[in-house]
Order: sequence, then structure tokens, then C-alpha cells
Amino acid sequence: MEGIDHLADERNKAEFDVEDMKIVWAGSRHAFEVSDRIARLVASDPVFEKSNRARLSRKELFKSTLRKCAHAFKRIIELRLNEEEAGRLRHFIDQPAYVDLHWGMFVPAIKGQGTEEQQKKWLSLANKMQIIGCYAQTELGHGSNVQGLETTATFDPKTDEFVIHTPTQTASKWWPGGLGKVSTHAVVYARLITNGKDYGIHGFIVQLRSLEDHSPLPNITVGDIGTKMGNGAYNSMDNGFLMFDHVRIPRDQMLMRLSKVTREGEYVPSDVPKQLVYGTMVYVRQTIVADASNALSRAVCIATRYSAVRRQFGAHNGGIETQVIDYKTQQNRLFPLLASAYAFRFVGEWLKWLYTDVTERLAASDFATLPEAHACTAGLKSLTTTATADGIEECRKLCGGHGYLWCSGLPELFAVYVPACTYEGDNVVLQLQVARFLMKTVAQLGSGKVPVGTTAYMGRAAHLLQCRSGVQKAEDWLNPDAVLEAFEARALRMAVTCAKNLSKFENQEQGFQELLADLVEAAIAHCQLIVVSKFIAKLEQDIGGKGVKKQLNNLCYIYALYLLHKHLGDFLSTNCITPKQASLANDQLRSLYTQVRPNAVALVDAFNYTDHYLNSVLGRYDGNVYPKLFEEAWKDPLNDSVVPDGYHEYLRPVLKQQLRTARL
Ligand SMILES: CCCCCCCC/C=C\CCC/C=C/C(=O)SCCNC(=O)CCNC(=O)[C@H](O)C(C)(C)COP(=O)(O)OP(=O)(O)OC[C@H]1O[C@@H](n2cnc3c(N)ncnc32)[C@H](O)[C@@H]1OP(=O)(O)O
Ligand SMILES: Cc1cc2nc3c(=O)[nH]c(=O)nc-3n(C[C@H](O)[C@H](O)[C@H](O)COP(=O)(O)OP(=O)(O)OC[C@H]3O[C@@H](n4cnc5c(N)ncnc54)[C@H](O)[C@@H]3O)c2cc1C
Repeated sequence: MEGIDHLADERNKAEFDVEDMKIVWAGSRHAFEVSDRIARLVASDPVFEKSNRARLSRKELFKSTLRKCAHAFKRIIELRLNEEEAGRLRHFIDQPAYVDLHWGMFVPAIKGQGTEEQQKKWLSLANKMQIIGCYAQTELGHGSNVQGLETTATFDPKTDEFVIHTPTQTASKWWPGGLGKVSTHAVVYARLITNGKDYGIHGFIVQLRSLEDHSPLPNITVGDIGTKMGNGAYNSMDNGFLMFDHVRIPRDQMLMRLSKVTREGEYVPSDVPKQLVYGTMVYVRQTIVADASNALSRAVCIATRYSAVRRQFGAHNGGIETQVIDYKTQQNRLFPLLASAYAFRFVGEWLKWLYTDVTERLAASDFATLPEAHACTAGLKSLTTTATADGIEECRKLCGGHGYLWCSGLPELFAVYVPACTYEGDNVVLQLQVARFLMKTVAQLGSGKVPVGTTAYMGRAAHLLQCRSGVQKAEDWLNPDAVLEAFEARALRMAVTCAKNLSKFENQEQGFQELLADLVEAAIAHCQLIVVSKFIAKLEQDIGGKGVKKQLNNLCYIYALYLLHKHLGDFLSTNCITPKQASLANDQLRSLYTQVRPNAVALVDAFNYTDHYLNSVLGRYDGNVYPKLFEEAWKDPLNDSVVPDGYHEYLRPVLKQQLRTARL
């Protein structure tokens, strides 16, 4: 059956041009060509083989990760890959590794917080990987509460040095990726103390290991924090612990772009907002949003192809059974995830634009949009990672029993992805940041300050607080204004209700703590509005290609109406829609599922994933699932011998009843 495309019928049904959709998914023809070329390069290189990852011991997995990273670096140099191509190469190698933190956080932290001189010195080393760095912020006792970090950096004017110290066990750095076994350097976040005064958290470049023999430098204790969830999965990463015993570094290793300490030990505060010290987190949260669509689309691609291959029930007189993708229940679980993958793609594109815009403004000393950029990156990171992690698990269930096999690709994908709900800010803690931003915006309504950007809708409070949806028939739910109005009214009404409830408390902070759960829900409603509105905005762009826009339109309204259905309680209790309108939305949703059904396989083909990248027997491009499941089963070490190890010691005595006591 090798060489036969078992999904050919599905592909023939498609009503749009897949090649054109591939360009839309990639973002541009250029981006598509780069991704396509690099994905094939990785897939054809035996060093990047990954099908046996789960069977490796932690040590073997880690060593093979080091090998892959070194080989990737060699190929980048040999092929003279540019930054974009190198990034795609690391992406398609698809193995969490120290390089993610080196390129993803260490380098950006120096770029964002280092002076020009510091950038020149440290980036020239980091860019050539003559030093390897990590981002050491979280401590054993403090992760979310950055202000609560305990590590100290005390200035010693006698020697012009900072003394980096871990005063307690809870102050030990704990979690930084790449720290455990690899990094030679770290950007360490510590409390800056000079002239006996604590000036709060600042970043410092600290060398951890010898560049000669890799041993830890004196007074530094460093190691790996231990095995994490899942076989293979995130265990290729050396998340580490780190303790300093009065380690001295030169004063000029404090990242001084924002604030400084002079030779005399005087603290010179920054003339820009102090929150810019959190800038690396804003950057990474933005990349995590862009990455959510990769992970979700991968799971959806596997579940969609397999749902088209898999048949259950419905056979009459020995005929073939029904493809499980034809069951409305399967569609109701799968198609909203397909739509979410596209929605997150487009909101990720938009967030990248927002981040670039705020960065340019900051460079021109315009800080006005920083709070919004923080709220958007925090809220969308939280929203998209939660939905993606849940979505991957749903895809596993959509694949029935075979989804639970490691070779489905889904267990490992879930185990690698799920910590995204925690790292770079716990998802609840991040939504609370959005809630604070919303409460401030609501408080300013009526003050003459006009809300802008993603909160511009709040400026139409007079209308949105009292409007009733005009939807009268199912098709009305395909009207962008109707959908936007319902989402805007719901988000605003939830925020305003929270603000009203807050105002009943004398102590605002106490009130905030009391209302945390409602505030998170209001923040989620606001973030969902952002995603829906950016999908609708995408449809307003000039999108070419046969039938492409129609498909995107269907997916956009599936995303919106599915959310409406899922959060019906919000929409009904805030009187944004009536039960009748909710029922019409459901009718429309079912109709959209029917329209997407013949296009489903082509819509996941548009992700252009190689079989290597998917690493899934169930998600194979050719749909040749069953023989390949057998092949994988035969490869399992338990099948190396017909009679298992341990038979003579532990099975035979049981079977032969040699373990029976005399009494029995
Ligand atoms: C394409 C491929 C891409 C792949 C993508 C993968 C990349 C890497 C992959 C994987 C590796 C994972 C690596 C993980 C790394 C980490 O986890 S690093 C550690 C991350 N840690 C956190 O995120 C901690 C979370 N906590 C915080 O961010 C903050 O402490 C806080 C919760 C925001 C609270 O801050 P604070 O204590 O200061 O308290 P507040 O009083 O609430 O805030 C003060 C004001 O500051 C504003 N604020 C807060 N944060 C920011 C920010 N980041 N930017 C701008 N402004 C900020 C806040 O709104 C307050 O403002 P106000 O005074 O006006 O109200
Ligand atoms: C795989 C992985 C990689 C990581 N990589 C790095 C790295 O490279 N560098 C680095 O510095 N760190 C890293 N981290 C650490 C990560 O950033 C933190 O774990 C994260 O910020 C969450 O903090 P925490 O662990 O302290 O959670 P906690 O804050 O202890 O959260 C525990 C619970 O308390 C709740 N909670 C906490 N505060 C509040 C509040 N104010 N209101 C309501 N609820 C609250 C949370 O919602 C959560 O349910 C990594 C973590 C993981 C899992």
C-alpha cells in the first residue's frame, strides 16, 4: 500500500486552492518558500531523526540534543543561512534545547537592556556562540512575583564590583532552561543594593562556567533540576538550579541601558518607565503567541487526517463504515480547533506588528502604548497557550485509543507544550494583569480620556451597555458587525460589572483580591474579542487565490460562534443576546461545519507540514495509518524478544504455581 494516497478522495473534494492557502498561512510567499525549503532540509538530514526520542534515556536524549544543536550550527555556517532561515531550522528540528533560551531570551535581554557598548561586547560573542547564555530570573521560592526575588547584587565601591549572592535556599535560581548543564553565562535578575539601599530587580551578566573546561566557576553551584513530564518531550532541555556564594562581577556587567550605578556607587534611575526591565518577557510572550498556532495546527493536522482515515459504524450489508470525521460530534470538537489554529495565526501576526510598533515608539521615547502592549502580550499569551494545550489534548481524544500511543505524536506534543501555560508567566497571573489594565481603562471612561487601540470599543460604552443584538435569522450571524457588537458588549459589560463590584469595597486592593475569579473571566472576554476582531480584520485584507477567502470566512465565524456557544452564560447573563439568538448561532455553526467538511483535509494540508515535522503515524500525509502502526509496534524494545526478560524469574514461577504457600 506504500505510495498510495489514502486521502486522495478528501483532497479532490477541496473547493479552494491549497497552494494559495499555504501562502496565507505562512504570511507571505517569501516566508512560505523559506519554511518549505528549510523543513525539507531538516527532514532529509539523518542527524535530525527524532522518531526514537521516547526510547532514549535522559542522558542519551540530552547528548543527542547537543549533537543536533552542534550539527545545526555547522549547517547554518556551511549554508550561510540568515537569521530567518536559522530560526526556521531550529523550529523544524523540533527539539527543546539550550539554544532556544540563548537565542530566545539571553540575546534579546542584552539587546533590550544592555548599553550600546555592552551589546557590542556581549552580542559579538553570543552571536558566534563563543558564549552560551540563559535567562535566570525565577527562583525556588519566587516565580510569578518578580518583585519578591531574593538574589542580591550588592555594589562594592572598593573594587568597583557587584557581589552576587544567594542568601537563602528559596533564593536559588530554579528553572532557567539551558542553565543546568550548558550555559557558560546567564542574565541573572537580582536586587540591586548600593549604599545600603535596595533599588529592586535589575539584570546582570554573570559568567557561570569556565570557557576552557566547562567546570563551574568558584563559588557557583549549578545543576539540572530533574526529569520533567513525559517521555522525551521537554527532557531534552537542561532546566537548572544555581546558587551564588558572594560571586564578584565587574560593575559594567550590570545591564545599564535603563538605569545605572556610577563608579562611586550612586544609583542613577532610568528616565524611562522602570517596567522596561520586564521587556524581554513582553518580547517572548509575543513569540509564544505566534508559536501557539504552530503547536495547535500540528495537533489539528494529525486529528483531521486521522478522522478522515478512521471509520466506525454505519456499514450496511458489508459496506464500508462511516468516516469518523462525518460525525457531527467529531466536527463540533475538531473544526473549532481548526478555526482556532487559523485565528491564532492571524492574531500572532497582528501582535508581532504591535510589538514592532511599540518598540519603535519606545526608541522615540513615546511610552504611551506600553501598558497596552503589556496587556495584549500577557493576555494573548495566556489565552492562546491555554486553548492550545487543551486543544492538543482534545485532538488526542479525537484520535481514540491510537491517539494515546506515543507514535501518534500527540502525547509528546502535549508534554512539550503544556508548560507554556506556566512559563513566561502563569496564565492566571497574566490575565490578572489584563484585568488591572481593564479596570484602569473603565475607571477613566467619562474622564475625557478616549480609549484607543484594543480598548477603543470601550469608548462606545453608551451604546454597548444598552444595545440588543439585531440578529433575526441564522445567516445574520455571518455579519461581522453583529458578531463584533455581541463580543464587544459582552466584554464591556463584564468589565463594567467588575468595576462596579470593586467600587463597593473601601479598599480597592482588597476588593480586587475578592473578585479575582470574575476579573479573570472579564479579561478572557476582552482577549477573545481581540482574537475575533483581528480575524475579521484579516478578512478585510486583499486575500487572493481560488476559494481561499471563502474558507477563511467560514473558519472565522466558526471560531466566533463556537466561542459564543461555549461562553453562552456570559452572553445571556449580560443580556447581549437572547436564547433565541443563541439557538440561531448554533444553527449557523452547524451549517458552517457542513461547509468546512469537504475542505478539512486540504485546510490542514495548507500548513505544509512534512511527515518528519509531524512525527505522527496517525497524521501521515498519505493516510497509510494501519501498516505503519504495526511497523512502529514491532520497533518497540519489548518486541525484541518473543519471551520477555524476566520470564524465568517472575512469570514462570507464577504460572507454575511455584510461589504458592504450603497452606494453599
Ligand atoms: C517562533 C518560535 C518561537 C518559540 C517561542 C518560544 C520561546 C522560548 C521557548 C521556551 C522557553 C520558555 C522559557 C521560559 C522562560 C521564563 O519563564 S522566564 C521567567 C518568566 N517569568 C514571568 O513571566 C514572571 C511573571 N510575573 C511578572 O511578569 C510580574 O511580576 C507581574 C505578574 C506582571 C507583576 O509585576 P509587579 O510585581 O511589578 O507588579 P505590578 O505592580 O502588578 O506591576 C507594576 C506595573 O508594571 C506593569 N507591568 C508589569 N509587567 C510589565 C511588562 N512586562 N511590561 C510593561 N509593564 C509591565 C504593570 O502593568 C503595572 O503597571 P501600573 O503600575 O501602571 O499598573
Ligand atoms: C518548562 C519551564 C521552563 C521555564 N524556563 C524558565 C527560564 O528559562 N527562566 C526563568 O527564569 N524561569 C523559567 N521558568 C519558570 C517560570 O517562569 C515560572 O514557573 C512561572 O513564571 C510561574 O511561576 P511559579 O512557578 O512561581 O508559579 P506560582 O506563582 O507559584 O503559581 C502557583 C499557583 O499560584 C497561582 N498564583 C500565583 N500568584 C497568584 C496571584 N497573584 N493571584 C492569583 N493566583 C496566583 C497561580 O495561578 C498558580 O495556580 C520555566 C518554567 C517551566 C515550567
